Amino acid sequence: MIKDGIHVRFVITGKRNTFLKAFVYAFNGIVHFFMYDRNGRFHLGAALAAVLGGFALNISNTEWLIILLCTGLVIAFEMINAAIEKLCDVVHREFHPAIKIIKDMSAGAVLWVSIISLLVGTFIFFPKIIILL
Ligand SMILES: Nc1ncnc2c1ncn2[C@@H]1O[C@H](COP(=O)(O)OP(=O)(O)OP(=O)(O)O)[C@@H](O)[C@H]1O
Repeated sequence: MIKDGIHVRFVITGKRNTFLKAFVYAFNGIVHFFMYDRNGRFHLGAALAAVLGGFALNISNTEWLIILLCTGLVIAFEMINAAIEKLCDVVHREFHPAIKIIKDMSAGAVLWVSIISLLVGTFIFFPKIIILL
């Protein structure tokens, strides 16, 4: 593990194990997202809250599958959105109408899955919370 003052990353040396290297690079991306991206930390918190809610409200196996799928989708979309934003900032830092559309659409994709996931979560959790009240 390397800490270069800004980022933490895992390295693997040698020319072999390209599959393992690809896995480590991808793992670095996940670590970077959850450690340094504000939205990444927010979505991780939301996913943990959903999992805790699942345990607390004793949801069924099918409901677990749906909740895990939704939280996984939202986090993956946000990760891709963060990567697209970074790429845009490298390609064109100054204002550009095309960059605006790209960033807005990318953020829109996250908002889209987030709203659907929120609806799904409400359908699953709300009736169980009402029964408890
Ligand atoms: N280079 C640019 N050209 C045109 N519009 C831009 C540009 N950079 C940002 N924008 C506009 O500003 C909005 C916010 O961009 P920004 O990169 O700050 O994303 P953000 O959602 O604030 O990201 P973060 O997750 O870093 O807070 C974009 O959705 C886009 O509409």
